Amino acid sequence: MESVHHVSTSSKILFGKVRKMVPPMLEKFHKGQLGRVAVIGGCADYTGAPYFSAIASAKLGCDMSHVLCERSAAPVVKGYSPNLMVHPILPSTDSVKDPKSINASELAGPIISMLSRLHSLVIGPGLGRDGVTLKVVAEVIKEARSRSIPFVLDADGLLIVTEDPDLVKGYKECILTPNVVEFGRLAKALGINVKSQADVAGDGDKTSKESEACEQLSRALGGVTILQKGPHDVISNGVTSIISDIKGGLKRSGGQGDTLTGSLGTMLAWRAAYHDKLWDSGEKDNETEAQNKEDVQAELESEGRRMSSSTTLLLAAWAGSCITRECSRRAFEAKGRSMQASDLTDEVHPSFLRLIGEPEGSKTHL
Ligand SMILES: NC(=O)C1=CN([C@@H]2O[C@H](COP(=O)(O)OP(=O)(O)OC[C@H]3O[C@@H](n4cnc5c(N)ncnc54)[C@H](O)[C@@H]3O)[C@@H](O)[C@H]2O)[C@@H](O)CC1
Ligand SMILES: Nc1ncnc2c1ncn2[C@@H]1O[C@H](COP(=O)(O)OP(=O)(O)OP(=O)(O)O)[C@@H](O)[C@H]1O
Ligand SMILES: [Mg+2]
Repeated sequence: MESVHHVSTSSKILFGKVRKMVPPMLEKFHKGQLGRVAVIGGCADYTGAPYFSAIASAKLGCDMSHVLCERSAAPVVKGYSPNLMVHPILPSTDSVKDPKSINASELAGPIISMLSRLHSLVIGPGLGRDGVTLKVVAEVIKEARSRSIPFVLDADGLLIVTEDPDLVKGYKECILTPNVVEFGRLAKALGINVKSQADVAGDGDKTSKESEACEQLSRALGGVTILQKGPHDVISNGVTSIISDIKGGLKRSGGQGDTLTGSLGTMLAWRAAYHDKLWDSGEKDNETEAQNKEDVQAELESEGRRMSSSTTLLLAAWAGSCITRECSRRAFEAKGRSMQASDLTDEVHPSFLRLIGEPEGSKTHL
């Protein structure tokens, strides 16, 4: 039995639609137009996660990749790559005078003042759990939402939502990327019952059963898009779901989720450029917003009609997942059990070319 919510469009058609959302390489574009992405994360404990995320956004093809991190993490992240712009503006208990009486919105000021220059945010990689930091980031989330800036929430960023789901409830411009453990925490906070492996293995469609909880969680959050990572990734906005099941690698080293969030950051920036009509996609205008699976599927399968924002959000999430899994497959093929997160970084561009390819009109040679 096929789930009533799952899009059944073939991967080939979906990749063709993703390509429509990718800005072509044109001489007329100036620096920044192909995407300004910022990762908010990086603390004394974790410097790899924000680096892997930001470098993935850069390697996928955004023009500018920023990391907004805690003071002590900044020189380390800068040392990994001169390509990233690293700003030590994320406050923590160590950097404020009196951690017990802070003005979080004031402390968030330097980050908030950067928002108008950014197309998308990735909030959470290596953020840590410092109380001051999490309060400040909650203020940034509120402000980004009020300005309709799209963002990805991952890792410790999801903890903020677990504690205060209203921060994102009903926001249609974000993607949550929980792993199994993070999904369980979110589900518990919102009173969703997650099926055990034994329940899932019983009669009926396994994929539908597995994705049921993702759909329920998305509905409990008012239609927020969730990308539930696992043996296959389930993407749902509560009404429509897409499964990403292209082959990944077999090594589960830490940090692969960071390639995912960085890729999503760039996909969200490109999606914004697509909706802003930065280039002529050659498609006819479409004034209606897809409301359900049938509408989404019709937009995905129609030739020459622009996609609406709910369709492009699902598609951007699906594309980020497919690129990451392909990176992991290729890196695993090359490195076997020695594979590390940094091996995925080198595979981002080859994976993009293999799965999506340059859009029509792109000038890749001079
Ligand atoms: N190189 C780095 O700097 C890295 C930093 N990371 C950061 O580390 C922090 C904590 O992230 P964690 O993911 O460890 O979160 P948690 O601290 O919540 O730990 C989750 C735990 O669950 C376990 N787990 C994962 N998948 C599971 C599954 N399918 N079934 C059962 N157990 C499972 C993991 O081994 C891990 O110990 C975050 O800030 C994150 O961004 C990670 O992204 C890994 C790489
Ligand atoms: N069992 C699996 N089989 C195939 N791919 C998987 C499996 N589990 C996770 N993945 C893939 O690995 C990537 C990262 O997912 P994972 O569950 O490891 O996230 P994470 O724990 O948040 O990672 P990180 O260590 O970066 O925090 C995703 O693209 C996901 O599709
Ligand atoms: Mg993670």
